Amino acid sequence: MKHLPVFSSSVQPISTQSDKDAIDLSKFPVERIRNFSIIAHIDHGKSTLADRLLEITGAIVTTEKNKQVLDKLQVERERGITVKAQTASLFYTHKGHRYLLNLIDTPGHVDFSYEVSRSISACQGVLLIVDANQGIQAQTVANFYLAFEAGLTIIPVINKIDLKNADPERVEAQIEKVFDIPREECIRISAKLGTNVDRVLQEVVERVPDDVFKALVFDSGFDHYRGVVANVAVFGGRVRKGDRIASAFLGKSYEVQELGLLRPHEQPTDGLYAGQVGYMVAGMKDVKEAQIGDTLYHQQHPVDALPGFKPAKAMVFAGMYPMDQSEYTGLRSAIDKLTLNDSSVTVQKDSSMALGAGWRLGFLGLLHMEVFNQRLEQEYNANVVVTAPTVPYKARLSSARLIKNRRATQENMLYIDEHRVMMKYIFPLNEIVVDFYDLLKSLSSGYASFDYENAGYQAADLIKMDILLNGKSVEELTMIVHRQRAYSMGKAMCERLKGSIPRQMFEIAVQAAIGSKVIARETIKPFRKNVLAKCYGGDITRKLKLLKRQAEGKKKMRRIGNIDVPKDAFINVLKRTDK
Ligand SMILES: Nc1nc2c(ncn2[C@@H]2O[C@H](COP(=O)(O)OP(=O)(O)OP(=O)(O)O)[C@@H](O)[C@H]2O)c(=O)[nH]1
Repeated sequence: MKHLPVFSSSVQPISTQSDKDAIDLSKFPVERIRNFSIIAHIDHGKSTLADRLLEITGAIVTTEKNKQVLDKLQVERERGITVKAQTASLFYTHKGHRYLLNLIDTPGHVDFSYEVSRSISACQGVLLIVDANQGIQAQTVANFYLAFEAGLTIIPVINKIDLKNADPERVEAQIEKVFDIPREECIRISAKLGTNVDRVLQEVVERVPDDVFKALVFDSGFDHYRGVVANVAVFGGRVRKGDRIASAFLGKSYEVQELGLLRPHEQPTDGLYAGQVGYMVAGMKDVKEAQIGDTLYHQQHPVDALPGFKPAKAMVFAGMYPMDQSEYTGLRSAIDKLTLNDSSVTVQKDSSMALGAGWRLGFLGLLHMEVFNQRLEQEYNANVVVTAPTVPYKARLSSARLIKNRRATQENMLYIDEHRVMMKYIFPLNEIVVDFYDLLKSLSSGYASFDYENAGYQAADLIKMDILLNGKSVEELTMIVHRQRAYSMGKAMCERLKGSIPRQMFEIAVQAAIGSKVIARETIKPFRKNVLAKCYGGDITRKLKLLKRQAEGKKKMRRIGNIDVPKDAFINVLKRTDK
């Protein structure tokens, strides 16, 4: 166990209890409640600050193992990013009053801004973290406006002041210029070293206002034993175990069976009070009964529904199919469970000649899609074939008018300071969805950042390009491309496919075609891998083992015609640039 980096004298951590013990709030009389969220551009230090806040309020003890405790999902720890918003309740004493501070950690990547807006609606204030070296970035601006439009108290926090190149004065000037927040309101901290972090808690207590009553469902998940677990923010009054509640959306009523706080693990309590954020189990069998954005109230005291959430709009679509059709039911139940946990994913049944029965799923971005796929594999052991991601189009057939090609058009430009500029463009979504972010990062040596929102449909000169394997069209790789890009993209896709499909016993022609016209071609030479070559005269068990391994390798392939295509090939061919 390490020593805590900072320990505020005003903090009285509650005595250690096992996570599942109920907290008796009468022993820790909370006088006031503050709900706040941490928002920032990716990597500016939200999770690190959240860890420090948990430590100094005694909710966790620092160890190497529990670094970034709010990042619970395996995919979050592996990628070092936050994907789902998480919640923790902190107890804090300030000027003789006991406060309950409900902290909601949020993801920073653009694909997950839906989680940010949900978290924000459960709060009265936000900590807007800005890196003292990088200054204001794209998601700093986007997240600021989410909080600003929701009318929340915004406390700017300049993080990483310990860095050699930190320039807090410059960042404060940016904040004053871009957000119109006086520079004196900024708090300078180092979340890593713990410097000034206790002042952040004091400012939350002093600047974030108290709130009123009603419960908003802002997240929900499914537990095999207890059914639906809804995360709720109580906007007023209180709810206790045994109460009969109703939901505004479906009008159904339920008895509250269990409720409690998230510290960050579930800790049952007798009740949830105005301003608290916690979890609730009320005998709901289907997560659709705990609609995100719904309002819960006491059955005998109906209230006006709270304003819900802007529904998430899927921007990227891909087909998902079981590796083997016998796994269809298992995969369907895995997708169902995962979408219960991430309601921003849309699901429609689909089927394909080559891949059989499956689904067409809609995601907020490519990273969101990869994370969903990775969660299916890691958390549900699913074997999935993912087809090429596409974006939605509106097509007008037999049009008599040729439409002028439209690329990015600049909307406006704002100088944040003498070194930084914020530019707004209208882009075809297809141009930015796959690798634009990576390319932008590498061209600007990591300095440029980007955020996007849907600007609607616009006319463009688009054509359909097919990819053929030995003359057979792979419909999952059929793409709609801009006419001017067709040749270069067709060529690149054929080259990539050639690199992704292992040699087989016969020659394979990989072609890109527009209608009947072939515009690019690569050839994969035949090859026979004799896995037994190494075993000449060897014993039979070793031979069987090698054949079994070869068969398992084949399982990871998808058969198109008589050609085995590895499932990764579908995503690999779409990455247009090398990292
Ligand atoms: N030097 C220094 N590094 C910091 C500080 N705070 C955070 N970092 C580092 O910055 C990196 C990103 O920190 P995180 O806390 O993961 O950032 P985040 O904003 O939560 O990232 P996402 O959850 O992915 O949006 C990590 O390597 C941290 O160790 C700080 O005060 N000083």
